[in-house]
Amino acid sequence: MSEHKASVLLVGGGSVGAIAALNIESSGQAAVTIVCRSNFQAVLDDGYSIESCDHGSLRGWRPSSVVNKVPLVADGLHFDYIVCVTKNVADVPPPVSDLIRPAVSPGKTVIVLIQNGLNIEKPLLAAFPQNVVLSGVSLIGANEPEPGFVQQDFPDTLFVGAFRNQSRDVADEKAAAEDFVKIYSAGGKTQCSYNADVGWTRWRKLVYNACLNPICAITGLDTGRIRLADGAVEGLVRPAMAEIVAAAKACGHELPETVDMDMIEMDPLTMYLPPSMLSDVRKGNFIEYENILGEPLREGEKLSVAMPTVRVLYHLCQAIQWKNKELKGLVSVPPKGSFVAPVVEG
Ligand SMILES: NC(=O)C1=CN([C@@H]2O[C@H](COP(=O)(O)OP(=O)(O)OC[C@H]3O[C@@H](n4cnc5c(N)ncnc54)[C@H](OP(=O)(O)O)[C@@H]3O)[C@@H](O)[C@H]2O)C=CC1
Ligand SMILES: CC(C)(CO)C(=O)C(=O)O
Repeated sequence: MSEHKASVLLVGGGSVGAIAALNIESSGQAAVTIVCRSNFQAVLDDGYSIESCDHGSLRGWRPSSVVNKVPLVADGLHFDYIVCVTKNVADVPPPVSDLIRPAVSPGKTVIVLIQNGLNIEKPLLAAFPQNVVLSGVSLIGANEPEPGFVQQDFPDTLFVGAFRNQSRDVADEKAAAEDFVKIYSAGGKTQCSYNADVGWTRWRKLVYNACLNPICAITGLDTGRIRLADGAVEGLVRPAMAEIVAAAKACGHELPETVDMDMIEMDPLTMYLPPSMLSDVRKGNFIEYENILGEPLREGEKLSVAMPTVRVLYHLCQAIQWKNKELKGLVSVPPKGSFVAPVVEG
């Protein structure tokens, strides 16, 4: 008799999602249905091509099932886990909660958010108050330069813990997180560990994401070049990082004194890693600036932390997003007026 496999719906088969699906399937303990969008046909026809520092070169790799729509759970269909690995773009519909709603079994499905940013759990806990919602903080340098072609340059390190849901037992939440860690780690190609202090871990990662992501996205420079560029680290990156560290402290999360340099030097300079927000700008995608910059800024300023650099980065990202919204028809501008002075006869 075959062993029971956990059923996993992975929503967002882009770069991090493809590697996550690979880790989960490699366990032999779970079957993944992956939801793809722009790369659906490429992945369906040819599978993923993966060049990975953890997994090596793979051609034509597919998880158990590839679909282009979140399935409706009915007639006995049920997912043990829904792993959300879309970009979490809070100011562009649909919200993640609406996207996954058809597949959520209330009180049963464990929802895992492998996404950057702060307060991303709030809409999920509001929409699914009976479900366990897990945090996945990922350190992985992954990109998808062409549909279905995924490059991973930085080893996948995933920290998983529960976002506190007042209507659930703490022990159940911890057990769900530990079960997911077991599945994700079982293939032996990645580092995935249980993380009790989800808030601390998210703020620590924001020291990178709220600073390097927007600065690289705005300047068009990857994390290697930003370190080489005149004045960028001392004039922009470190002041922004100091503000995030101060906001984290005000929110009760004391980060190590070396956290700024730890984050700046995390990926080797010559990896020339484009943070995910820079990749999005290059592809003309929307950026996750509300969860990555807006939320830490609002939390910090609410507690009277001065965050002038982060505020400027936030508004520059807001303008970049607006430009993209106009290009994609989400906002419209009044027609151009006529400013030519009328010809006066005689
Ligand atoms: N890349 C990295 O190295 C890291 C990324 N992260 C975080 O991980 C998360 C995922 O990032 P990443 O993998 O880089 O992102 P990608 O853009 O590579 O992948 C996201 C995928 O989700 C799909 N998607 C988005 N919205 C929907 C939707 N409504 N329905 C179906 N599919 C959808 C996208 O499709 P489409 O192509 O059509 O847009 C795309 O395939 C983000 O929160 C990011 O910040 C964290 C650590 C590192
Ligand atoms: C830190 C990094 C670069 C990858 O781990 C990331 O989180 C991102 O690209 O958004």
